[in-house]
Amino acid sequence: MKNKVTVVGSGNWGSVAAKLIASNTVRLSSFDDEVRMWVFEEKLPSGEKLTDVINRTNENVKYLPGIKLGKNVVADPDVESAVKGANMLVFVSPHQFMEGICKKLVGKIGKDTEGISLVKGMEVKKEGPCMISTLISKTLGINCSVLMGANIANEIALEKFSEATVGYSKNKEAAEKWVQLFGTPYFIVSAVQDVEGVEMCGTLKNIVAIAAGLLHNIHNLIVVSSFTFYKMTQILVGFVDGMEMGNNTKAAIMRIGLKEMIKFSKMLFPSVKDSTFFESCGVADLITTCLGGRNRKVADAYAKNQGKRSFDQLEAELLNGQKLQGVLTAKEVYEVLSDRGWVEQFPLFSTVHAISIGRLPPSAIVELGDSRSANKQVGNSTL
Ligand SMILES: NC(=O)C1=CN([C@@H]2O[C@H](COP(=O)(O)OP(=O)(O)OC[C@H]3O[C@@H](n4cnc5c(N)ncnc54)[C@H](O)[C@@H]3O)[C@@H](O)[C@H]2O)C=CC1
Ligand SMILES: O=C(CO)COP(=O)(O)O
Repeated sequence: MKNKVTVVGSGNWGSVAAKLIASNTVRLSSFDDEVRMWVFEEKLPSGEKLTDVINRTNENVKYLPGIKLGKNVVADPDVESAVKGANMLVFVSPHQFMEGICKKLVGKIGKDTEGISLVKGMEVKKEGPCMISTLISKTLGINCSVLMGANIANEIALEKFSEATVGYSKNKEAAEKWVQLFGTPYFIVSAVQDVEGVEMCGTLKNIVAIAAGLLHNIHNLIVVSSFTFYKMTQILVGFVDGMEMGNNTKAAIMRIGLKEMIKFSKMLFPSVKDSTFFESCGVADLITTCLGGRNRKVADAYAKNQGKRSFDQLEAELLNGQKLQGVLTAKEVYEVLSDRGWVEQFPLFSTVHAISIGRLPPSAIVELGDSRSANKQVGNSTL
């Protein structure tokens, strides 16, 4: 029997994932050509339903305009009917919606179904943190791998060379099937046996990207203020110096962030491997998201506004329905840190959370070097 794939989600990355998969299911005889894609239905300004437009034009005009998905991608607004008959489920929704989606699918999934999560995020429950792959496997009773990496969706949509990492726990055969389903000459996928490590990387780098975005504008502000105080020649020197300092500082934030990512991952899951941080899901995803992701973009706007417009407002204004993951993840991670008495060991994560809720100004991100001040400001509060 042929493998049948459904993509649960249809945002920016969800649509690109469907395109990648659809290009392979028509090519590989072990897969049914048709790829169903569950769409959270919405009305477009034209009055038409998004699913109707996707099925008529073969394009997700809202979340991935200008890119053909493949004629074998079929949009379905009903999640139960979308997964019917599928034995391979690809979950790719903003993490805050995953619990609701899973609940709708209880009892609708065959026992031998394999899942993979492309979702970067975690849930925090009374019992403690729960990774999204665990939420899926526990709620639906299926094995669930993960796929994470340096994967800005719009670049992969344009078929620019990228890499990704599949993380699996026991089922190597399933991981190989996912590698086959996603891999193309421009999208190179490898598998590692470290599902928690891969998923923690994808989740935590979004917090560091918020820090990097804030920083970007702090340097712009430094450069602009030099303008008012110095003569022309001095401005030029100040500009070059400012840029130089900006790169060093951004690199410092990435380094501090990576250390916190490794430490936090290992404190939660001692089995996480060091080598995972050197895969695409680790340092490469950290770099690309800090340089070009949506978390970085919105944090940049937040710093420019000096915190006068909230992250929620800026997300709505700048992302046209796409969702940020970093702000919510910073809050969720902060809950874990606070619950376990770890706040002072994670000044970057804690400071990003404090800034994102308006308790600290954006400039606090460059005061991380003064760990006493960062700890004092975040450690005593009831954030
Ligand atoms: N976009 C990117 O470049 C990448 C995203 N990711 C991750 O993939 C996951 C999904 O992100 P994207 O596909 O980019 O989504 P997105 O942020 O572009 O789109 C938001 C999606 O959420 C849906 N939605 C809105 N309200 C909803 C509700 N109440 N219930 C269920 N769905 C609702 C929208 O219809 C839309 O499909 C996230 O965890 C993200 O971090 C991972 C790699 C790259
Ligand atoms: O995960 C991503 C790239 O790998 C996308 O990051 P953003 O959500 O910040 O755009």
